[in-house]
Amino acid sequence: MADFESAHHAARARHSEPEPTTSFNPTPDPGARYDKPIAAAQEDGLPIIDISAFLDPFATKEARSTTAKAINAACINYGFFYLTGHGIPTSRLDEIISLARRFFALPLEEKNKIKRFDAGSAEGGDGARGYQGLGENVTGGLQDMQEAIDWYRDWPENEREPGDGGPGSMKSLQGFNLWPEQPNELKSVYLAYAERVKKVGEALVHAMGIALDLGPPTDNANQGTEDEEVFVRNCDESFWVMRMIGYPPLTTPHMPGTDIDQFSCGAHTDYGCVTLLLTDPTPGALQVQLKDSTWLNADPIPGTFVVNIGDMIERWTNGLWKSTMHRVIHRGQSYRISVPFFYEPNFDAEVRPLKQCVEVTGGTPIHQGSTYGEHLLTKVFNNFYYSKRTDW
Ligand SMILES: N=C(N)NCCCC[C@H](N)C(=O)O
Ligand SMILES: O=C(O)CCC(=O)C(=O)O
Ligand SMILES: [Fe+2]
Repeated sequence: MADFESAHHAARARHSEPEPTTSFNPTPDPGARYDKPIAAAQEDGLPIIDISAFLDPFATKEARSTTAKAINAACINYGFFYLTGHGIPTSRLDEIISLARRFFALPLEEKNKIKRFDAGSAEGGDGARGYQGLGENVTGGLQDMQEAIDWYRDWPENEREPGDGGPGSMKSLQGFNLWPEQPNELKSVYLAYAERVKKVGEALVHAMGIALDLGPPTDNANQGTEDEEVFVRNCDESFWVMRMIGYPPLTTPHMPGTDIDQFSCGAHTDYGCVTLLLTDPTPGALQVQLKDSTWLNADPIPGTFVVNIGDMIERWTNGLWKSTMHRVIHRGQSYRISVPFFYEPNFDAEVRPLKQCVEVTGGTPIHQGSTYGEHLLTKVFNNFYYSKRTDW
């Protein structure tokens, strides 16, 4: 592929054409809306939610109901909140960040030993898993100034489709995870971490079902209605993603009113249920778009996760809860690390608006429904810069 700078400019030129939009999950339009004032999360009050009542089997109904109400308000107003009470020790979180930092500091040659390859390529990649160098990730047609590794839930070998597939085909994502040799403890620490965070994700979607007041499982009599365990059921084989990201300082950071338009991660929504984001202490990098379209800095609070909901929760709730647009502009001088864990539905989960949510949002479904896997494949295919693509 072309080096980062020239590839970046090619992507930018293409961007002068308007982006296609749909009513559901519109493609972000960099260039518009970005010149609004930016507030700080703490002043504006991104809520802080304690999830411990849903991790403690002996918690009272009242304690859970208080948490559920707070989640409902946060999801209606922001689609974003800070999460405490998750039970993962701060020392464990710090270790996750420092192992990532050590990996990204390695020579490129070492990092490329676990490189991501396109599905159907001669190298036999699955188009998704592995190391992605600077300029390889694309958001809204622009290259993101970041490097990363993605790991996904295992795809059992005996369930892989035969043949070569190709980018966007069902063969995509059906590969195996690639783990770096160095730091040598990274794999075991990250796998143990994934198990812990997954349980927090499970507790969160359980709480969300209760927050929507869908009723207990025995009430599931009328056609099309669902009960409070709908998310738990559809995530019991969660096709989760763990992503480790390194952000060098931007050389020409996005500047409203000029054509300088470099992002660490362009504006996007996440794809599934809930993202549990762990970052280093760098402030002023992650920004969340508010309902009035202004941007809010969601600076890290030590020991907490920044949580946001994804497209599948928006679809299930018929837009009552929004998968909120967010972006990263890292103007500081440090090398920033973040490790999002995406707790998602099962790959084959059928996701369509819940009848109860359609009713409270005016009666019209925002989407006819599809599987989470179909949504994910479309997203992943559009996330990478393909040097051989000629259609852009
Ligand atoms: N699974 C998730 N959310 N991964 C991170 C998404 C980063 C934005 C992506 N390039 C996009 O354009 O969607
Ligand atoms: O690095 C961050 O703060 C956010 C990254 C993000 O939004 C993503 O990878 O989906
Ligand atoms: Fe995101």
